[in-house]
Amino acid sequence: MIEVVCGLIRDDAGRVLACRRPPGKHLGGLWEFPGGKVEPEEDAAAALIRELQEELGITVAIESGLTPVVWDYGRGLIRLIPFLCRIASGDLHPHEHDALEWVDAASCHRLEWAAADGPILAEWIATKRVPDDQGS
Ligand SMILES: Nc1nc2c([nH]c(=O)n2[C@@H]2O[C@H](COP(=O)(O)OP(=O)(O)OP(=O)(O)O)[C@@H](O)[C@H]2O)c(=O)[nH]1
Repeated sequence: MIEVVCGLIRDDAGRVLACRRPPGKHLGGLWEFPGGKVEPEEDAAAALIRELQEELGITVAIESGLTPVVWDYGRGLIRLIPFLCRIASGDLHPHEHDALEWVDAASCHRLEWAAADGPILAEWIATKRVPDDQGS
C-alpha cells in the first residue's frame, strides 16, 4: 500500500485550492489536492508540509485530518490521507501543476477530479454544512 498525503488548503472565503496534474503524468489533466507520497520513516503531517513546500513554495499549518481513502487505479493500492490546512507563509508558485484554482463547494464540481478525491470532496462539503462550525 502506497501512502499519499494531500492538503485541502483553505482560504478565508471557504474555498480550497485545486491543482491540475499536467499532461503526460499519471492522471494528467485531472484535478487533485496537492501532496504526494510519504517517505519511509516520515509521518504523514511532515510529508504534507514537505510536499507543499516542494510543489507550491508555501508552508502550511495543518488544522485537522479527514478520512483516508483507499483506491486502486490498477497500479497497486494507494491510501490517500487528506488534511485541512492553511497557508502560514509563502506565495503560491506551482512547480508541478499546470493550473491552480480556488474552488468552493458549488464550483468544485465543474472540475474533473482524480477518482480517489471524490469521497474527500464529499466529506469536505459535508463538514461545511455543520451549523456549529460554519466550515469556513
Ligand atoms: N498528490 C495527490 N495524489 C493523488 C490525489 N488523488 C489521487 O488519486 N492521487 C494519486 O496518488 C498517487 C501519488 O501521487 P504523486 O503526485 O506523489 O505521484 P506522481 O504521479 O508524482 O508519481 P508516480 O507517477 O510515480 O505515481 C498518484 O497516483 C496520484 O494520481 C491527490 O488529491 N493528491
